[in-house]
Amino acid sequence: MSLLPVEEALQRVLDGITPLGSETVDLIAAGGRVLADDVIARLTQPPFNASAMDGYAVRGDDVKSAPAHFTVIGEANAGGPFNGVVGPGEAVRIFTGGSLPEGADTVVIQENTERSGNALTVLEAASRGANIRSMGSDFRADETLLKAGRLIDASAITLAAAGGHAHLAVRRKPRIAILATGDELVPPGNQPGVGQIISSNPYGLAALIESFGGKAHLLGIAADNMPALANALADADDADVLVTIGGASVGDRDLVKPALEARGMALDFWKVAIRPGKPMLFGRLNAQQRVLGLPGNPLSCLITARIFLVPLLYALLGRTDDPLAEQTAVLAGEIPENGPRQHYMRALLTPVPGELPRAAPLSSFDSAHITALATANALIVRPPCAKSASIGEVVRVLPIDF
Ligand SMILES: Nc1nc2c(c(=O)[nH]1)N[C@H]1C(S)=C(S)[C@@H](COP(=O)(O)OP(=O)(O)OC[C@H]3O[C@@H](n4cnc5c(N)ncnc54)[C@H](O)[C@@H]3O)O[C@H]1N2
Ligand code: MOO
Repeated sequence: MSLLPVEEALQRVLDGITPLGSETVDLIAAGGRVLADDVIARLTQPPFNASAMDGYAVRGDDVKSAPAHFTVIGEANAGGPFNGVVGPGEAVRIFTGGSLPEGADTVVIQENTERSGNALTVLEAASRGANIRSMGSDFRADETLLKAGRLIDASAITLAAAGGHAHLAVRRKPRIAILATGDELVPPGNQPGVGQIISSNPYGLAALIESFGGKAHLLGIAADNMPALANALADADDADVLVTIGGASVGDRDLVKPALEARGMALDFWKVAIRPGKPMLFGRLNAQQRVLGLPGNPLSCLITARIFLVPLLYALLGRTDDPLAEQTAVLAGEIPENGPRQHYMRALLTPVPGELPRAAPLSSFDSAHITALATANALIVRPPCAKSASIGEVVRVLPIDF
């Protein structure tokens, strides 16, 4: 059976996807979520011509040359405007953020003045309009401040709040159910018996899912038999995506595919030209739910999740940016020729000022070895059947932050 190329497999996973519905949350809860609607300014910022400095509001004509003499007629601070009019030879004490009084069009900074009682001397000439933030210079009411599909970060929250919004429409978090399968598995915190190992994958996967905006729901561990699998799969009905771990290969106890098919999954593909991760499968249950069957080896599991599940999460969230894009780097170690599967090799990426970063491949290729993944910060992407590559060659890399 020929293996499906990674790019085609990914296209099939994302085919026909539409973003999930939205919900309204307050600004505190909006951080890290994805904006579902454009944010339109309800207010103008600054709402009035405001002073950018502590100093004196005057008429520009009066400070064309220095020294110039004034009478201080009042004070304007942030939140406390001066209600009179500034005439020729008059100045109003003003503080940063204060509203510029009528008649004034210039602010001279305090450091360039001398004051004695109400008598003020401006020691340096200033140009008209100096030190003023004009009304609406940041944004005006009805302007689009933020576009739907962006990640809501600290600056987006600040802007939305300043624009008059206390709540934002965000995409519902994709619900991802995770089922570990295998007679040999015990949950973390237990002492494994003979032949047993710790079920580590669901926890790493959950962290990955949550860090990319999803909601992980652990379904526990199902034993390698059809009734146990059927029972566990029944708990995944409300998930947007069901992820199974393990049991995806060709062994006698690799029952995940038949168990999913018995539940009504329409298989889209099984086995991809990817290393690690070849035995992964993809299908749909009840038309709505996407199913990713990931391999049990920890590396295979996390890397296939990064390649297939993370873009799926992004599509469900309607994210429009592409922080996941591949980059290029200069190879800092030899790599052998590649086999027929696209190989994602763990590597250490080091920035080099003004040049492409350096990618040093890590030595372990074993898809069950977790330590190398914890050290790596990138994957070198080796296309199927690529020739051996030497130090200095430019290669494709995928930065990873997990
Ligand atoms: N004859 C063949 N054998 C295998 C092939 C093949 O093509 N022909 N493919 C190999 C590849 S590639 C991979 S990857 C593995 C994947 O196998 P499965 O998805 O069926 O995974 P399991 O056999 O269930 O487990 C593999 C390995 O991972 C451990 N595991 C499973 N679940 C977890 C978990 N939740 N946490 C931590 N570790 C887990 C499991 O104990 C096994 O050691 O198949 C090859 N075989
Ligand atoms: O591709 Mo498997 O994922 O080699 O270990």
